[in-house]
Amino acid sequence: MHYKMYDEMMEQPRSLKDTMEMEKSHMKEISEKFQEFDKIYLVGCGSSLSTCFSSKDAMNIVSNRDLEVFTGYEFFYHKKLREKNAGVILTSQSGETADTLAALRRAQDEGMYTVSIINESESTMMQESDDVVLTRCGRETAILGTKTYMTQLMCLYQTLFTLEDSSEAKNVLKDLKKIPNITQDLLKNSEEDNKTLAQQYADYDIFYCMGSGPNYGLSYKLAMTMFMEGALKHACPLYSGEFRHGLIERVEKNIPVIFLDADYPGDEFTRKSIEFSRKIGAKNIIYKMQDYTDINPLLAPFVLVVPLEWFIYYLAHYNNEDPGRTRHIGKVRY
Ligand SMILES: O=P(O)(O)OC[C@H]1O[C@](O)(CO)[C@@H](O)[C@@H]1O
Repeated sequence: MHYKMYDEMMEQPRSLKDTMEMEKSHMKEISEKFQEFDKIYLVGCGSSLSTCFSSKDAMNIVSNRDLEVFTGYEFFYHKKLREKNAGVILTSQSGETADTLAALRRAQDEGMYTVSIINESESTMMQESDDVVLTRCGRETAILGTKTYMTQLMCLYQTLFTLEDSSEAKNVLKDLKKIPNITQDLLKNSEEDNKTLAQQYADYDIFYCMGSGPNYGLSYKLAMTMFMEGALKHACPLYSGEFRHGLIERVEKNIPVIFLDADYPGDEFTRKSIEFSRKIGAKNIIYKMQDYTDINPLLAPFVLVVPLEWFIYYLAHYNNEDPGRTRHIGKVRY
């Protein structure tokens, strides 16, 4: 058993290093340009939307900047976009997703400056954006997104945190440089445990995924692309604080709930939910960033995604599915 996703996961450290090496000074120029905007829109779909959520929620912890996240068509149909003094960063690994392309064209119609973070140099978004950060991942076939997810997230963090002149932001950028090596270690060290875990959960059909701050974006990716597209399981993402406004009524004995924890202020609610679910007999699966590394907690999505990739990879495998294949997704197929 060896699926293409395996090779693509292994290419994550190299993709991160190559992209940083080739795009770092370009991203600095983009940050300088974005200093002139007092509103920044982040737009993407699926996995590429999740990187926007994580970056915005991480920035919200250290900055007062006005950032807003949209999925492609919500941006496209939004009546009241603030076009004056606004810049748009669009994320798309393919550079062809119809929704994101529509958002790009709408932004340009409104006279907004557009930068796309994409992985395909021949794509339409490459040609039509005002500027492009090209992630150097090589082609990605696994539909749920591994190396393009991480690399795109790195580019967003690098560009956005460079906007801030604070020690907190500098600390994030300093630790961001450690991510390629940490990823390398995690690929080695987190496989076995998550393989075993996946075997235990192979027959479960629904997974709730929750996190606070930047981990919400990862819980979104986990549910929407990793579980639903990769492992073909039902899943639902939520902010930890939302647990007691809905899931609290559905969590019951033997229901699997995945908690992402990085010790953020909002993880107060992650912990309360863990305790509640434990008492009720739910199957708590806890991924805590500090169990893996002690870098800046705002980088938790980079760290926690690797063990989760293994979990999903083997979950699909134990259900006789290829975690990288797609059934219905209507974007450019490779
Ligand atoms: O990043 P792209 O190429 O715009 O693709 C968006 C797509 O990403 C995915 O999350 C995973 O490929 C799909 O849900 C969605 O169609």
